[in-house]
Amino acid sequence: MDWFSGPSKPRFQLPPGSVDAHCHVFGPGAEFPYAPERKYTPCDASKAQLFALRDHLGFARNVIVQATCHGADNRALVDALLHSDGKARGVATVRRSVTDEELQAMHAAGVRGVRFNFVKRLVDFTPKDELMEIAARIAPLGWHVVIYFEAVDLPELWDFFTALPTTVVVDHMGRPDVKKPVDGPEFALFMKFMREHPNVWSKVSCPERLSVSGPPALHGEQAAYRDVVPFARQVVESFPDRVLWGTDWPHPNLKDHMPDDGLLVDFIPHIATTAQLQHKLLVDNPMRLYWPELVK
Ligand SMILES: O=C(O)c1cc(C(=O)O)oc(=O)c1
Repeated sequence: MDWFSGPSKPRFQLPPGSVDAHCHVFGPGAEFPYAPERKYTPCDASKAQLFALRDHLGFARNVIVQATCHGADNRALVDALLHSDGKARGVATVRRSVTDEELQAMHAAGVRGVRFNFVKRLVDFTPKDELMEIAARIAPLGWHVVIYFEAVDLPELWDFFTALPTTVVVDHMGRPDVKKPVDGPEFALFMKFMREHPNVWSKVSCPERLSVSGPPALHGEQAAYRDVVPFARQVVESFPDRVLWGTDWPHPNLKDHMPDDGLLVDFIPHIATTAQLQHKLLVDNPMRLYWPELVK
């Protein structure tokens, strides 16, 4: 599906300096070809379109995350960072064959993390010793590791995740099954993961992916994805200094509907209910992680 064109202006006023801490660029394919090993071919979504969305929604900065359709070819990501006027930082995907010079060049462009993906529909398996080797190499750069996995796989991945030597950022709350109770054992394990490991952060993003009963962020809906709210709210309120939020634009692999990104922004005050929580989620936390040199 193509992303939603002509998103509404959010009613929720983002605090000045807000960061969209999870979004992607796709191609354009003619300039930056998609990876041969990809599991899906997206619509093109260029850096110029991303920066226009940033300005339209009222964000100051972006964190651009390498999407699996580009594999470990980070050229589209790096190109976007270099053209962002310092307003974007990035999370790359690398193989163990990456050289120190390549890591340094990515650092200079604004990369601050690597992404390890465990979602089977998106990537082929990478051995954990290879990932641990990569983590050990990026740690001295001050980078962190972003992990993407499904809630049912957390028990099996626990030992690997808790051995990572860096800050660890979980994509989309570890994809909870929101049909299950928020106080049930599956989400309790995720909460325990964060509680017992102060180096673990979470993106409280992607309600449009996690929601089963909606309603979708379309047609002016101001209370979208109500079934996701208790999960995200619990994470924000329990770990206010370790949460991030992002649009996930241009929303790869959605099958049901494409959200209006303006209405997705209007979802934020349902999960971060005070001005203080909103400021931490949207400004303080992402700045500390991605632009520490600007934080006094
Ligand atoms: O759930 C997904 O399909 C998805 C895919 C990707 C990617 O392909 O990188 O990134 C995301 O954040 C989410």
